[in-house]
Amino acid sequence: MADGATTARRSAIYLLDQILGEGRLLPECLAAGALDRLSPEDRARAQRLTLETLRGLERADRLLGGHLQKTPALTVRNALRLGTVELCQGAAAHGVVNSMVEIIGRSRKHGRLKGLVNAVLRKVAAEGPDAWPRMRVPRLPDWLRGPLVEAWGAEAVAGMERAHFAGAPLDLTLKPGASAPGGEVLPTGSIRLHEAGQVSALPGFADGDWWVQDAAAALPARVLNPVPGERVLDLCAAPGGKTMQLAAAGAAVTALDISETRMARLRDNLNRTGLSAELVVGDALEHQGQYDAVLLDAPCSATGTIRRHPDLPQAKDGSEFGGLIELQAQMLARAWGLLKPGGRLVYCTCSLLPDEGEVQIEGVLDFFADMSVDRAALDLPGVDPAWITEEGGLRLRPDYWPERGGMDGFYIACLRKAR
Ligand SMILES: C[S@@+](CC[C@H](N)C(=O)[O-])C[C@H]1O[C@@H](n2cnc3c(N)ncnc32)[C@H](O)[C@@H]1O
Repeated sequence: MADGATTARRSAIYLLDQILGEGRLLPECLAAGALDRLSPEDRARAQRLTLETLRGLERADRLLGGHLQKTPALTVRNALRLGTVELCQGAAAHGVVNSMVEIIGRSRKHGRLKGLVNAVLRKVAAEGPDAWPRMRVPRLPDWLRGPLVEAWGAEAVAGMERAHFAGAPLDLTLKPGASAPGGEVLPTGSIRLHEAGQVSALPGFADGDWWVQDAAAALPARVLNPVPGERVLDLCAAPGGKTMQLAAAGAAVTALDISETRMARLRDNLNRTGLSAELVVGDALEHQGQYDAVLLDAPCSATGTIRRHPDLPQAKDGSEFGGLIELQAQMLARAWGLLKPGGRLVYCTCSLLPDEGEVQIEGVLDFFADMSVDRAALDLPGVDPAWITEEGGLRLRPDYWPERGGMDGFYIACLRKAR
């Protein structure tokens, strides 16, 4: 029987095949049960190996290119990539090489290539670990790099790529009055843990004292700044990070999302934290009502979350983004109709593309005569005035706070409706 490390590696190769071959995102593969048969330790290990291989893919391919005369089938290539990343990050050579030879050797389709895997990984083990730290920081694929360089410049994008390669620490949002399980208090109030381990084992998890939420993702609800008792609609709510912030501030929250399964996670999160909200499973474009404030965290490219989701730029090619941009514009218009006179709408996306942020707000301001941007709402602790954009939104990027470990890319704007 295979040991735990080999089981985790075999699963990581399967996940890499799905992401790089089928264009599926890691969360989709996990939701479809890809790792369900593994022990919790092997599951965590398989996910970690997959993420690290994706982060180091460009370097692994460069190293392997020198040892391969022709490109082998994707599964063999992914075994070599995974082995290369592990070897270059200091794993014991005999364990990695034997494991990869066993995995490929047992494959009916690729078994004859186990000699190649053995020979190539032995060469990588000899020279890879020295070469690795001298190689350039892996770049985003051209389909995403091009538009980002156009929007933010080459230097900023290089900073983003450094942040993507480094990965993300674990950020927590605390329930008011609760204490943190250690960590660093960030200028915006979130708690950052650099070595977190298993989240559910951290002090305060079971008591619902906090929830996991990137520091950037915690800002939209702070910008909305609800007053206790206000009726607030969280229009794309699941899994509920922002719903919990709004409810913890005392707002009467209606949380709406189209996805039943994601809403089940929101319900679990509310139960764990002892917070409450009215839950609606439905389409934001069809919802009726009148609210004091609306938070619209619209579905988007999620290009701001690549530090934690390095699968995204590898699995996608940008071809779906046009439909999302159109949906965001429709949702913005719909959200405006759900707002009482004098009310405020906070629009946000975890995207690095101006088309999903700055450009949406410029467009909607031209359309509604009773709409204005509330710049004062962005005047929050820890928010650098340099992050505020021309049209009055807040642009957050992974290359910000490099000494602290970065933040997710986000765009946030607060819109006021005339009385
Ligand atoms: C960025 S996520 C929301 C994250 C959430 N606000 C949080 O803080 O945890 C976007 C959400 O929009 C939902 N969604 C997509 N299309 C929708 C629609 N037409 N109506 C309502 N929700 C929708 C998705 O199911 C997804 O949960």
